[in-house]
Amino acid sequence: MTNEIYDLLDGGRLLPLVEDFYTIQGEGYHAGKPAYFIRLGGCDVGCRWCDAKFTWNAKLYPPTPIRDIVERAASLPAQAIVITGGEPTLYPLEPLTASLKDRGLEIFIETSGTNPLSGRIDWVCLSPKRQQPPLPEVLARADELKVIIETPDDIRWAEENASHVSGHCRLYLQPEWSRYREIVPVLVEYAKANPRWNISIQNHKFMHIP
Ligand SMILES: C[S@@+](CC[C@H](N)C(=O)[O-])C[C@H]1O[C@@H](n2cnc3c(N)ncnc32)[C@H](O)[C@@H]1O
Ligand SMILES: Nc1nc2[nH]cc(C(=O)O)c2c(=O)[nH]1
Ligand code: SF4
Ligand SMILES: [Mg+2]
Repeated sequence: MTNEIYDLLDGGRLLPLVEDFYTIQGEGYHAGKPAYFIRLGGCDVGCRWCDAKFTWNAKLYPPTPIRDIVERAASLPAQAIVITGGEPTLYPLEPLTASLKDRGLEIFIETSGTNPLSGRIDWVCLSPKRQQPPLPEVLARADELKVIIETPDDIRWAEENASHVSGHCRLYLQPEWSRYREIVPVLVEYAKANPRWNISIQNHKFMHIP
């Protein structure tokens, strides 16, 4: 992220918008709920298996006025908004979230927790990554911990994070998409033996929707 792009953001009134679309939340606690997705460009983590690599270079995406995004979202029957990326915590989210709350919308965020949270967020889905661990303050705020499991060893990383979240935080193990077949049986056995963990499947990929 270059300074020029930060300057262009005007305190969060402009954001590098990759795409926005109305779909069904596919993952985690709110899976199955219609939601308007706002996907921001730029990521400070860089996961090998990321299914949104096209977002990484924020410079490819135009600084977009948040009022345009909010107008589009509010013109639809959506009641919930998912702010994702890329890594949406790279940006000041006060203006966007305040404007969405003014329209009575519920706001969820998908984050790896590498930067402090900003703005008015009703539900925090934290998906921690080993190569850049989450901030303690985001672990404490998480409503949902959703750990991506690529190999059985990643379950230890999931447990390590679970030991730092609050008592109300829901716990999910989500198979890395390309390893689905091998990992699902491992997760089923683990969740049956450790029932505070639930399994999250990327439902939208089976439904062939965004
Ligand atoms: C693309 S990320 C964007 C938000 C944020 N950077 C994060 O990682 O939480 C959205 C969600 O997709 C998950 N994800 C990305 N690639 C995946 C894959 N190949 N298989 C399963 N989940 C994946 C991430 O862990 C995260 O929970
Ligand atoms: N339908 C749908 N649900 C999702 N939940 C989290 C997603 C994301 O990429 O952040 C996502 C996504 O890309 N599509
Ligand atoms: S942190 Fe999220 S957006 Fe960034 S590379 Fe990892 S999965 Fe992709
Ligand atoms: Mg996705």
